[in-house]
Formats: sequence, C-alpha cells, structure tokens
Amino acid sequence: MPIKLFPNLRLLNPPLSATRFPSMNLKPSVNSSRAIPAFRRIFPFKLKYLGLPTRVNSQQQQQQQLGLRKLSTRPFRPAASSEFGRRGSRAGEIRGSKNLIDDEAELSDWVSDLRTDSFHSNKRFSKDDDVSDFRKGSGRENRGSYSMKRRRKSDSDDSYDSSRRGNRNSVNSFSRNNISNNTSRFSRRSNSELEAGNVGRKTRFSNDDENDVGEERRRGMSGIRDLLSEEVSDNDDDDDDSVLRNNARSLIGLDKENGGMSVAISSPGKHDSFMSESRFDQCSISALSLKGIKDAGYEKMTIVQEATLPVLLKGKDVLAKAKTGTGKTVAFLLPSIEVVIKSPPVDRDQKRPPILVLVICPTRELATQAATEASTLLKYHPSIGVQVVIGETGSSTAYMNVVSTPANICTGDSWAMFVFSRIQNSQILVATPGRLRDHIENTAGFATRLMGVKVLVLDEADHLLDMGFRKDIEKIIAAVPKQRQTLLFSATVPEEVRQMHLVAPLDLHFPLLYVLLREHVADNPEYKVLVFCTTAMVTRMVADLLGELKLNVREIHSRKPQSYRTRVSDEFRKSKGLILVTSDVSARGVDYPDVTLVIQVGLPSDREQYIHRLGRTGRKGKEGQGILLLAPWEEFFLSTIKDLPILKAPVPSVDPDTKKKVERALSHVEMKNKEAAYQAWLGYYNSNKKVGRDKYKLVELANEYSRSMGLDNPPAIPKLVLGKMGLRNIPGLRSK
Ligand SMILES: Nc1ncnc2c1ncn2[C@@H]1O[C@H](COP(=O)(O)OP(=O)(O)OP(=O)(O)O)[C@@H](O)[C@H]1O
Repeated sequence: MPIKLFPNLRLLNPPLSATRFPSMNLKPSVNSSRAIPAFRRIFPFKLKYLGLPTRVNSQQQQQQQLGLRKLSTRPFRPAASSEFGRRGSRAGEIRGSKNLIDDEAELSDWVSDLRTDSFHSNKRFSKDDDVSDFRKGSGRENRGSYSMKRRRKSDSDDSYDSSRRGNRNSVNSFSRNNISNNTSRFSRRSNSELEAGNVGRKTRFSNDDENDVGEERRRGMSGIRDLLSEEVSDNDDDDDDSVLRNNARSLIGLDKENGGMSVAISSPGKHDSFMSESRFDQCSISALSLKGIKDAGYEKMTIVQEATLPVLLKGKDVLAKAKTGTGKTVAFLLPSIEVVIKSPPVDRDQKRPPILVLVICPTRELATQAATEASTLLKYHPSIGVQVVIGETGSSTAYMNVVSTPANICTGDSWAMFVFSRIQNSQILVATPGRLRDHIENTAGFATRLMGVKVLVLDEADHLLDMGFRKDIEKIIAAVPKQRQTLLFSATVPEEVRQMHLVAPLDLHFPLLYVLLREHVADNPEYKVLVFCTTAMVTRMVADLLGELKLNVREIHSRKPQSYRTRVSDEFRKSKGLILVTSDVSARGVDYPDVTLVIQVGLPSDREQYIHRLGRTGRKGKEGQGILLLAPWEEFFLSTIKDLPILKAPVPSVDPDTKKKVERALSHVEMKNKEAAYQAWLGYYNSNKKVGRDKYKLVELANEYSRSMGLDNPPAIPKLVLGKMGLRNIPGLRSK
C-alpha cells in the first residue's frame, strides 16, 4: 500500500505489483534488462518504487468538464478567475486523494512514454516525409549535424536548415550507437554565422547551447525516456502492468539494496495553497541554514519542500515533480548545503578541492537563479562557496563566484570573467551542461574536482534528459562518482493560470498584440508582462515595434550578451509596469515574481515549451493570465494541448486608427531588423514538421508575415541560406 506522508504528496513505496496503472495498449516496449543499465548511470545504486495514488473518479471528471463548459470570456480579457479556468468542485475535494488525482496518470504517462517513444522512434522517424533529402547524406555526418540541431531551440533557430531537422534516421542511429565525440560535438561558430544560417555540419553551438531546446522536443520526445532509447528493443511481454513495472524500475534506477529512490509528485489542487503547514525548523537543518532561511523570508515549507526535505536529508535519491513556482530550488539546495556542512572542510590551499554538490540547469538564467538562491541560503556559511559555470558569448566562459548577496549576481556589474584556476574552492557548482562538459574534457584538473561530488542535482530533469542534452549529461554522469545522492526535479503546470487562445490572420497579429497589451496595461497598474516570440530576431523586431508604440518594453534573447541579459532579467524581476519581450531563454524555470500576463505569439516549439512559458505566471499560488496568439494555419497546435483548460477567445476588434498607428510604428522599425525577422521566421516555420512540409505554402505564409511588417517585397535571402533551408527555387522567395 502506498504510504501517505503528506496531504498533497506521497512518497511511494513498493510493491509495484499492488499498483493499478491505467490500461495502456502499447505492445512493444522497453526491454528492461537492457534499459536498466542506462538509468543506473544516473541512479547507479538505488531504486525503490512506489504505489500510486488513486485516479480521479468519473464524477470529478464530469464536474471538471462541466466547470469548463460554463466558462465564459470577455473579448481578449478573461473573465473573473472564479469562472475562468476553474475546474468544477475541486476545492471541496479531499486533499489526500484528490490532490493526487493527476499523479498516477502523470507518472504512468511518464513511464509509459519511455516505452512508446523508445519503441516507436523507428516508426515515427521513418514516417516523416520531409527527411528524404537529408537521409542521402552520410550517416555519420548526419548524426553530427542532427545532434547539433537537437541542441538548438527556436531562439537560435533564426536561420535554420529544416531538411536536417527532419532527419529521423539520424536520430535513431544517434541514439543507438555510441558515436564519437567528433560527431556529437560541434565546433564553435559566430553569431553572424547563425544569423546567416550558415550551419556547418560540425558546428558546435557554444553560444547558446544551454538555452536551446533540443530539436527532439519539438517532436514530442521528452525527457528521461530518451536516455533509454539506446537500450531499447522489442519486448513481447503482453502484460501492461509488468511492462510498466519494468519501465518504472528502469526509470528510477531500481536497486533495492540501497534504500532506493523516492518519487514525490506534488499536485495541490487549484485552491490549495502551495505552502504547507510545516516549518523548516521541524527538519534537521543546521542552525545557520535556518538563520539564512529566515532571513530569506521563508518560514514554512512549500508543499514540495515538505515532501522532499526529510527524505533528502536522509541522503536518499528523489525524483520530484511539482508545479512551476512552488519552491523546488530551495527543496534541492537546502539538503545539498547540509551535505556540504557535514563534509570535512575544504582546504583553501588544496590544489584541486573537490566539488561536493553539482547542480545542472538547462539554461544560464536558471543556473544563475539557482546560484542566487544558494547564496541567499548560504548567508551564514561564509566558508561555503557557490560557483556558476555557464556559456558566455563567443568562445569564453563566464564564471561567477557567488557571494552571499544575491544582488551581486543579478547586476551586470558583478559578472566576472575569471580564469578558471583562480576560483577552485567552491564546494557547490551550478552549471549548464554544455559548458560543464567542455570543462570536463578540456580543463586540467576539473575532472578530479568532480570526483568529490556527493550530490548531483538535475533541475528541469525532464528537459536535461532530452536528446538535446543527452551526450553532455552522459559525460557529466560518467565524471561524477557512482556513490552519490541524485536529485531530479521537474515541473508541472499550475492551474492558477487562466489561459486562452486567439486565432487571427497573421496580418492582424501586431495590431492585436498591441491592443492586448494596451488593454492589460490600462487594467493593471502593476502589470508585468512576458511576450514570448518564436525566435531571437523576431523577438528583437517585436520589441522594437512595441517600443515605437510607446510601451515600456525590454527585450531578452540569446543574441544579447550575457551581461545584458542578466541586467534586463534582474530589472524585470524587480520592476512593475514593464513588458519583457523574450525568446525562449525565459521559458523555463526563471522566477519572475508577479507576472500578470504571458502572451505567446506564434507557434510554440512544442507542448512542453508552451506550458513552461505559461508557468512564468501564476507562480507561488498567484493567479495569472496566458494568451496564445495563433494564425489559423497554426491552430493544429491546439490539439497538443487540448487536455488543458484553454478557451478560445473572440478576437478583439482593431479599430482603423490603431491599425494605422501600428503601421506607422512598423515603418520606424529598422529595415535590417525586419529583414532578419523575416528570415528567422522563415527558418523557424520551415523547421516545423507540419508547416515546413509544404514549401510553397510556407513561402506564401512567410511573405504574408513580411507584409504584416509593412514590407512591400519580401527581403532577399542569401542563396546559401536558402539552399540550407531546402528552399532554393521556391517561387516567391528573393535570393541574393
Ligand atoms: N518556503 C518558502 N516560502 C516562501 N517562498 C518560497 C519558499 N521557498 C521558495 N520560495 C519562493 O518561491 C518562488 C518560486 O521558487 P522556485 O523558483 O524555486 O520555484 P520552482 O518550483 O523551481 O519553479 P520552476 O518550476 O518554474 O523553476 C521563489 O521566489 C522563492 O524565493
């Protein structure tokens, strides 16, 4: 029987045989005996699993559906929160069971995804029709360039070669073989090359790797399952439950000898607080850490902290999923710090002092944020240092020694470029995967330092275990001791966010965006808005436009230097009355308090990215609004999020004056920025499996986009770029 530890969360114990999983009719599956070794690299010793909570009953489901049907919207402004997005009678449900209604489904889905994606990868890839050209290339090169693509996200997709994206065969080879570093790593390249779409096959994205979501994610392959893919083979086991059990064991790295891994899934209902009633001082945390916690303003634990801290403090591995903005960072940092405290003090003169805690985050922003939080918690531990290793523009690496005042990180001034050898004494290292791997491979003595790791944390674990990061993570895991504590944290969607979508022709998007923002600003004196755009160059152009329209905007994307990004991010975090136009560098994990509205303009790269962007609002139990603005031909995306309570809102009318005003503003946006946005837009949608399939249609749409920016003729694109995009000789394009 499952052991219920907390009202909203359970740590789940064996036996699996007692667990009821939803029936899943997915025949071939992971052969667990082959899959387990891959996960043992992550959880080398430990494994224990889990009874699962009950599922939502049919009455609750009905109520939820009814609740949704009753929803109404006002034009471009969601109705009051009480009626918008609320799910029937959830508030009255019994916490202990109700709050876990999604848990079983989620976990089962997660686990079953292992099976489906692993097995179906073959089929799915071979089905795709836009891959034929690329398949003709040599397998080895393909693998190299494919993995490169996976490491990129829309932010860096400004000029991107869709034919390469489509190479499913490459993925298979990639995942099934141990290809050499030469093919899985990429040489550096400059921003201008990126911008020009000059994607060399052995190019390494040193610049924004960590911010760029793997291409695989676009195809819906997520997370942990990918790590299994090279271990996959068909399995004749017809018994869904036993297959699932095997997969669960693989997922968590089962090893009964060592006390095992606990799984915590925190899903408080919409009306439940994200705070628990437990205080930090009820846990066995050192007095100085408690002082730091108190100074940070934390008194009680959040639910995810309450659920995981006691277990983590016992040294166990944990896989935790909790809503965005519910305090996961503290949940993994605090026990990690306690491990450092209990370890023998580091000799400052030691040549290669060990790193005791290694935190991996997928983006620079997240890494910086985690380090900031760590420094807050370490206020009364002056002998403990936190170091951040993240990619910096160009070929250099940014290192920060984090001292106890968070402000030092967040202001651009404090960004320091150090030679690595000068800061070798931090016990806690927060890093992005690509840069960390570089150090493992290229920095003398670094691997030795990693031999001291006692705690390994993967923040946004689902993302880190995507194919896009796979090789880096494998390398990192191979570099840290097997005898360690492993913490996997990952996010789920908050229900506090009122979500809706608008579908309108492309030529209305800019005026509509303006109208939406103008209304929101007028209604919310303390507005704080994130506008997500598809690519970095589109982000720049939209920010220019909104600036011309006299809105208070900032922009952030991967083409900006890190110091600038840090400064703007910090400004946005602290301010009210500001709009941040951003690429996906802000999509995950970044904790901007009190964001009132998230607008996503155009197709999100995939469901997960949509959810994570949305998760920037509705944090800490607060309410927020989300608007997805799509063109009619982008509506297909909605099918991927149909399980979420997202309503179609009527398109607000745009009066002629507003239209004129926007046109005028567009005419003031620099031509080169509009040209770059056009090319980026084309590259982004070209890389989308659905939109990019019909190149003729794509070009028509791109030209529509160009017109929506006020351009009479679509800008010319370098022939080389067109060739790489597979768009040579498509009518309607201009080349130069
Ligand atoms: N015990 C606590 N009491 C009050 N506030 C807290 C507590 N723990 C964390 N917070 C605050 O909650 C906010 C969200 O925390 P955090 O960014 O760690 O959430 P998260 O779950 O990691 O979100 P995401 O999934 O988006 O990364 C932060 O501002 C943090 O300072």
